[in-house]
Amino acid sequence: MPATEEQPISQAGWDFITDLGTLPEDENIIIDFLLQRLQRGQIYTWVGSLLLTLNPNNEVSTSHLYNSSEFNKHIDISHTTYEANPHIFAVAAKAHYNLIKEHGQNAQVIVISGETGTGKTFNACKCLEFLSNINKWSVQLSQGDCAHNIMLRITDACRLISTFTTACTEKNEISSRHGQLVKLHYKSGIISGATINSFLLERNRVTRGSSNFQIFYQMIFGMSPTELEIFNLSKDKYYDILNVIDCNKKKYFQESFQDTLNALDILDFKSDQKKNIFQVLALLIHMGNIKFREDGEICAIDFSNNKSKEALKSTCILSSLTEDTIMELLTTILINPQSTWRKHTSYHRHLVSVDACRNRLHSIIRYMYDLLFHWILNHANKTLSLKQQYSQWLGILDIFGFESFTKNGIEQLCVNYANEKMQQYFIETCVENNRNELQEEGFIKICNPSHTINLYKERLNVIEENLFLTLNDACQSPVVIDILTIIQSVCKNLHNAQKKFLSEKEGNFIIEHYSGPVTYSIEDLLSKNTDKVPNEISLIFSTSKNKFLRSLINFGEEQYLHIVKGSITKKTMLAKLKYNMDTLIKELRKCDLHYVRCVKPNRSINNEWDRKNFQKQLACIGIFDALPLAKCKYPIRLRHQDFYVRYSRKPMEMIDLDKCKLILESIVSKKDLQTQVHFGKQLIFLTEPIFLKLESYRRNYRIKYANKIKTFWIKHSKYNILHILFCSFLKILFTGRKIIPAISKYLGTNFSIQNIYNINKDNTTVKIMLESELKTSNSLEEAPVAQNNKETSHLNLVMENKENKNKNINKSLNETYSEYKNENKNNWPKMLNIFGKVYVLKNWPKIINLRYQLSDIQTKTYLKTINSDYFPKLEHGKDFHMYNDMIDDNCNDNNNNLLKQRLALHSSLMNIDSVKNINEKGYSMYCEKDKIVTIEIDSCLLFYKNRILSRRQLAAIPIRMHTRATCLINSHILPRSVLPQGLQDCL
Ligand SMILES: Nc1ncnc2c1ncn2[C@@H]1O[C@H](COP(=O)(O)OP(=O)(O)OP(=O)(O)O)[C@@H](O)[C@H]1O
Repeated sequence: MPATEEQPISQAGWDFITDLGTLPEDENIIIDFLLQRLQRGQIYTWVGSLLLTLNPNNEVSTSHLYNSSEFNKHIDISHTTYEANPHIFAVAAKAHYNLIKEHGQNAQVIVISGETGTGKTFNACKCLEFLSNINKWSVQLSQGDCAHNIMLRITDACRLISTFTTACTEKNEISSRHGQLVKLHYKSGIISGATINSFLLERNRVTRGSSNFQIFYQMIFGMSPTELEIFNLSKDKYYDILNVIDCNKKKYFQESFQDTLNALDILDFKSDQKKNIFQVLALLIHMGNIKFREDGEICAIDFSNNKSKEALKSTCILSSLTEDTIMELLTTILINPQSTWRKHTSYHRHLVSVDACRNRLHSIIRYMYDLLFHWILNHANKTLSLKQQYSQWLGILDIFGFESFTKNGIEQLCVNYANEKMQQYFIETCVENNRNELQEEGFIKICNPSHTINLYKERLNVIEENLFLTLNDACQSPVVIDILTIIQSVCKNLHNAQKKFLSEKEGNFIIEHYSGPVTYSIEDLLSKNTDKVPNEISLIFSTSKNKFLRSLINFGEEQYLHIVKGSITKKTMLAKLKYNMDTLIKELRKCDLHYVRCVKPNRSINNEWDRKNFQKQLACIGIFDALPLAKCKYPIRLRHQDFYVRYSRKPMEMIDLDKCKLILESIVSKKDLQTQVHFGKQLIFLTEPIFLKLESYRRNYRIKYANKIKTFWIKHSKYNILHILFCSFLKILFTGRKIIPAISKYLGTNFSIQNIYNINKDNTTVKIMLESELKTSNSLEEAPVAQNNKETSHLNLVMENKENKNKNINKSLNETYSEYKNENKNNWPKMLNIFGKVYVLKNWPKIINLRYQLSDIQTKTYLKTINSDYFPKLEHGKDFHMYNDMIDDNCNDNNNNLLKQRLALHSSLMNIDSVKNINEKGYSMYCEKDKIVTIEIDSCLLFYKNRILSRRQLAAIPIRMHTRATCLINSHILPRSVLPQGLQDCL
């Protein structure tokens, strides 16, 4: 290694360095450092927050890197002793942590990129494995099986999809020939399903005559001769689309075929569906063997060739179509000047060249394969997503790598364009925006605007606006155009500054990509770009007796081809590619991205490391661009306001930097504050350990208050039972009924007084107090609403723990009743109303009388959610009847006046826009749009949404602990002083 005087770090010291940002910005030093790490088996290195991975290329063993002890190191990154060593697990753990803790966006995506064969798919699988394990770890035992099942399905779906999309190429034996975004759906912090998006499948590979997709070889080697015979296939025959089969891989294909069959089973493919899939694959294999010959002025299927004759026969059997129909489909074009459906105006024109017929055959094969793949993907996605709602997702994006072979066609152009687009996005968002942010915050010196991003933009502009547009126009042209002339004219019309990106040489064109020049052949460029699928396919296959083929064609028309039918009708392969990439980038803009860049150091012929190639790979994936930014040691950045909202205990107020500093000072030591925190103009910069410390503080704080709320709830639930007892008792006093039947009626037939005392283990008694008493009573400390309540009437009900339950209850109730009875003689219903008003309606909204007209379903949902634990037999319309009687039947109030009064109070409380359409007649309403139940309870307005019951104001922010089934629903009755920040905001 070229050691220099100025080199600040000795090689020995390198052992402890895990981030390239710590090294001097010298490309040679960086290469040496990385190669030494590789030889020590350290294939992962940080470049700031970006992970650089080296493909070990069989130089070192890496199995120890993915064992359970390594998994355990990353399982809980919130742990204060956690050290983020560079590892693919660390990236997955961070994305998972951000998602679960709602730090950042609701969608986190791990973007894995690099050249072909550098290890993208390998690392994507490791991410999935890690997330699967962490999921298993985090679910409760009861849910464990279910969580395990879904992960098993996701892994199997990925395996199944990979057999249809991977093929052997010059550089990688199992190269992915499509881009894949696996979206793991999270619900309450647990994976509840997934969807897999596939884009840009290299469907030309099916008819290239080179190595085909794995599924074909798995089928030939994996099926027994008898099974193959069902599809007229044989291991010993030669099939054009499969080219020469590499028999050395026989065992590998046999084993992976079993995995594929298992995956199909796990994903709920029925046996006839599995048979249909293989039948279509066999059909494509046979179709590939059909040959053509010129016959006078027209072209026809070559019957003199036995292979071709046999292939046609098998095609007819497998597709359930006649020979004539197949011949018509392959050798003629349906000319229809008016409409496809008006048969009398259409006629068939014979194709005149063998090439034209072959192209037509190949486009049908490619189309059918594409359809089959998307049908399988669609089925798998249906099984994986289980129609569950989800609000968060974590994605793993594995996009096929940059390619440059000796001969490159439109397939490589597509792959390289996709990489070019992703790279531009990376440079724009990760490098440039980052740099600007750091400059604005005075972190790094303001330098001249970087030209890198402009170079990327300019190059993409040339590719999209000049090359692609011209090629697309040429494909639509009715006259035959010479492709070379087109390319030459495109190159000629470029501005001087653009000429370096696209040039023509010896009948080929060269694009100067971000990772170097690639020469593309113009052979078949237009025909492949047109990729015209004959319109007649649908017409002809819809007459087939094979039900699956018919449904496959329908599927294509209904779902998969909707884009083609829509705004980009008749568009070409390149147009569709651009559309797909634009859509993907648009989606990524809404997500937080975690970048993983893969490289593969190779050895040259003399067994030395190929440093030049390695340096080129590092440059191409933007490592050298990201290096200066990696020197900023604060990966976490929060806007002042966001910081305050997340970590402050107090409600929102005017926020300034000093308030944030105060929070930090109360949690972080002075030394850490100086070395690990930087206060910028708009942002607060934190190191990862400090961020995790803050998070851990926040979590403990929330847990503490969640527990307080739970304790409070448990206590008061008992109080509630006593209230029922109290109401029943009053009713009995005035109606002369016996207590037990009344309570039984109220709570359901199996409920006895014994149950009440069983629940009431703390010997809670009920007492009625005057307001004056109430103010001085210590026992009310835990019933804060009563204290704070402005509308509290002169009576209130409180709870006390006393030794002797039975007598006390009766005594206190009797005493109070007689006291009031004497005073109010004939006016007891009013008094009762006051009791009810104060106690039931203010503090315990769960007891709602029928005047609050919830519809059947709303009431049931409401009751079910709120009361099911306590009133298992409660039914709408029946159980509240008694209370309704007490107010309605006996109340002397003028109902209209009462109504008016209530509405007046009600409107004074109406400050929520989304609940404007309150039902004037009733006292509750359901807002369909926002899914909110509004309940007017006397002068109090309650909102019920997402299992949160809140008062006066809607729950403004989602609070995790508040939405869990085990959490308190009625936490609006806690005093503000003991509520955590989130709940304060909510109530
Ligand atoms: N960390 C690693 N440990 C062991 N083997 C690895 C590692 N990374 C990659 N490989 C091996 O390198 C080979 C190529 O990897 P992979 O197929 O993941 O590349 P890729 O970048 O996805 O290529 P393509 O873009 O062509 O799909 C595989 O055989 C894989 O097993």
